[in-house]
Amino acid sequence: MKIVADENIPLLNAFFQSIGDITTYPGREIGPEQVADADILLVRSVTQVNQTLLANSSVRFVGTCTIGTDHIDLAYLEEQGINFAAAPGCNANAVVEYVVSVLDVLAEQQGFNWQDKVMGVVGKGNVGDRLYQALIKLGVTCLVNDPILEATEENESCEYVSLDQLLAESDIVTLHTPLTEAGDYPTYHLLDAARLDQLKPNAILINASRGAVVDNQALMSSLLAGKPLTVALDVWEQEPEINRQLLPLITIATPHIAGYSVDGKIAGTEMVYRAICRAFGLPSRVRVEGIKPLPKLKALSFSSDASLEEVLSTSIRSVYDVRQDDALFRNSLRALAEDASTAQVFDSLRKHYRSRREFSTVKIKIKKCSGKVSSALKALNFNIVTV
Ligand SMILES: NC(=O)C1=CN([C@@H]2O[C@H](COP(=O)(O)OP(=O)(O)OC[C@H]3O[C@@H](n4cnc5c(N)ncnc54)[C@H](O)[C@@H]3O)[C@@H](O)[C@H]2O)C=CC1
Ligand SMILES: O=C(O)C(=O)[C@H](O)COP(=O)(O)O
Repeated sequence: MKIVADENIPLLNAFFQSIGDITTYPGREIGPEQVADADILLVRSVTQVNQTLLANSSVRFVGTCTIGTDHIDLAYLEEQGINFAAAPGCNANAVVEYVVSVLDVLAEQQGFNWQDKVMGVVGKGNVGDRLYQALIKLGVTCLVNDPILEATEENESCEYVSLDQLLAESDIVTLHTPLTEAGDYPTYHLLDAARLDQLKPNAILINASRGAVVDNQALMSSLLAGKPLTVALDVWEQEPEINRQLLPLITIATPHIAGYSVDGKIAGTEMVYRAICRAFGLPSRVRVEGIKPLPKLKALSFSSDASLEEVLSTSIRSVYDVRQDDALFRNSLRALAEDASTAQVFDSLRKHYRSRREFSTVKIKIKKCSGKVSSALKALNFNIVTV
C-alpha cells in the first residue's frame, strides 16, 4: 500500500512501515499531485482534506493524528466511502496542562490565587471535561457551557449554564469547543464583539481551541478601546499568518502548541495506526513502549514546610512553563520585518518543538505533606510518592 503522510507525524516509520511505503511532505504541501496514487493519507491539522484534494486520487483511508477535525470534509469522505479516523482525546492532557500553566503564570504576574477564581469552561468534551474534573477536585468554582452535551446527557455531569451567564459571571473563561460553522450551535466567532463585551472587567480569556472561535478583529478592537481584559491565545485566525497588530495586546501568546506534548503527539499516531489496522484487518503489533525512549524528568521532592501554592507552582513549572513558548514566539517574530509573513516562523516553531512531557510523567516525592497538597497534585495528574 502507498501511504502519504505529513512529515510532522512522529514515529511514522515505527508505526506504519509494516503497512506500506511511506512518502512524507510538509503538511501544507500535500496537494492532489502528492496523493494521486496513495491508498492511505495521514495528516495533522494543517492539511485541508476535501474534494479538491482527493477527487482524482485512490485514497481509501484518511487518518488525522489530531483531536480537531475542522480541516476535514467529513461529509465528502462519507459520501465517497473513504474510511476515516481521528485521534479523539490524544493530546487533551497537554491542553489542560497549558491552561494550568497559563493560570499559574498569570496568578503570579497579577497577584491572585487562581483557585479562588470562578472558572468558565466552554465545551466539556475531552479537554473541557478533564479540565473541569481537575478544577473541581481543586475546589475551584466552575461554570460550564456545552449546550450539545446538556441536551444529550441523560444524567447531567455538572450544572450547565448559558453562555451569557458564563461570560457575565466568570473571572476566567477558557474555550474548548471544536470549530464549526453549521448545526444548532456553531462556534465560528462564538466570541464576537457583543460576546467579548459581556466578559467581566478584568476577566481572563484563554483560547486553545481554534483561532476563529474568537473574532480576532473584534478582540483587537476591544483591547485597543481599553477593555480591561487579559488574553492568552494559543490559536489564531488565519494561522500560520497571524495578525501582528494583535500580538502585543495578548499577554500570553503561543503558536498553537497547547496540545504539543510528545506523549499526546505519539498517542495521536498510535490511535490512527490502530484504526488502520482495524479497517484493513491487519494485526496491530506495534507498541509505543520500546519504540522510543522518551525524555525522562527528574523527580521533585517537597517536605512538610512547603505551602500548597509553592508545591503546585513548582511542580507545574518544572514540567511545563508556558512563558518559554511565549518568549520564543515573540522573539522569533521580533526578528521579522514589520510586514513580513509570519507563516514560516509559526510553522518552524511547531516543527521544531521540544520534547515536552506531561504532568503524569514526573514523580513527586512528598514527605509529611498535608492531605491537601497530595490531593491537589493528584487532581493535576502528578505521580505522587509518599516518603
Ligand atoms: N490548541 C491545541 O493545541 C489543541 C486544540 N484542540 C481543539 O480543542 C477542541 C476541543 O477538543 P476536545 O475537548 O478534545 O473535543 P471534543 O469533541 O471532545 O469536545 C468538544 C466539546 O465542545 C462542545 N461544543 C460544541 N459546540 C459548542 C458550542 N457552540 N458551545 C459550547 N460547547 C460546544 C461539544 O458538545 C463537546 O462536548 C478541538 O476540536 C480542537 O479544535 C485540540 C487539541 C489541541
Ligand atoms: O489535536 C488537535 O486538534 C490540535 O490542535 C493539534 O495539537 C494540532 O497539531 P498540528 O496538527 O497542527 O500538528
